[in-house]
Amino acid sequence: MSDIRVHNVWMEYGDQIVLENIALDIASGAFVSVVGPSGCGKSTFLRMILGQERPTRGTITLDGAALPHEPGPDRGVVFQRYSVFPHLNVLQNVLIAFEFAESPITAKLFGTRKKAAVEKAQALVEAVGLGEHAQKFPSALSGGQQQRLAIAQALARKPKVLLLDEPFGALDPGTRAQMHALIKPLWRELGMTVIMITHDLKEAFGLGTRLLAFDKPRIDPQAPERYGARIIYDLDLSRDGPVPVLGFSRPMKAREPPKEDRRSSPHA
Ligand SMILES: Nc1ncnc2c1ncn2[C@@H]1O[C@H](COP(=O)(O)OP(=O)(O)OP(=O)(O)O)[C@@H](O)[C@H]1O
Repeated sequence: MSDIRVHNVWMEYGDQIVLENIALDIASGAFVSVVGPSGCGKSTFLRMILGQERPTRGTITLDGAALPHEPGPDRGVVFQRYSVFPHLNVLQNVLIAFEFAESPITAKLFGTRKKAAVEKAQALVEAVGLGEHAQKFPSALSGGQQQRLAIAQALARKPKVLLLDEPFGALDPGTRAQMHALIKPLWRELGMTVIMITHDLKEAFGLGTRLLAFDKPRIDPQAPERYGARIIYDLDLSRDGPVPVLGFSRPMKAREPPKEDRRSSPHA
């Protein structure tokens, strides 16, 4: 179970309101695609779920408990830029994730525990399609292979929630399609909740069971920092399967702001 509840969350950097009054529940096992214009606060939202940032107002809970204000093993993350250890080969990169999970202070295992961790790391390396490349260092991998490795590292800790920040943004269309074919069965098999930021609408609709579109519904040209982004569309993609990107088969429904929210921001 990994229900995420976001209660009236605001994020402000000084006078700049980035996100205003975000309220939503994400059911366990959902695959949520997040889209929106550049700079509207999508990564900020993801960093709050990860625990790297604290909302300035409001609360976020995971399975009913307040989210710890630091990243934890229950939340894995993959960024657009590869974040693997360059001095370790593929197998070692995944093995160290298992070692950190089981021995958080020293990241060292011995004897049968080490043997079991190596076997699990090998299986995960195979599962993401890197079996033939297990002894290679990241510098000898293609972009798609490095992202497969980053995904394997994130999965090693069996996160309840996998956060993906434009994970396939730097990949060519063919490799991107291969990554889609990788991530969807992994998500289904592991029963994780996935939240994925993307600028690719086809990817958002094709992978997600739910789509959240962030944008600023109000803009003050004299003070662009006065208003933040909200969720302006919240689409359930789960019932009818993927929706064609061109010519929506169902009307898109804009979110109504909650009643208590129909007021000016405190900076107005
Ligand atoms: N640590 C920070 N300090 C101050 N401002 C920040 C900080 N992090 C983000 N911002 C600002 O918050 C706003 C939202 O940034 P964010 O990276 O969340 O946007 P985004 O929607 O993910 O953009 P993109 O699609 O281009 O990646 C931007 O105006 C950015 O400058």
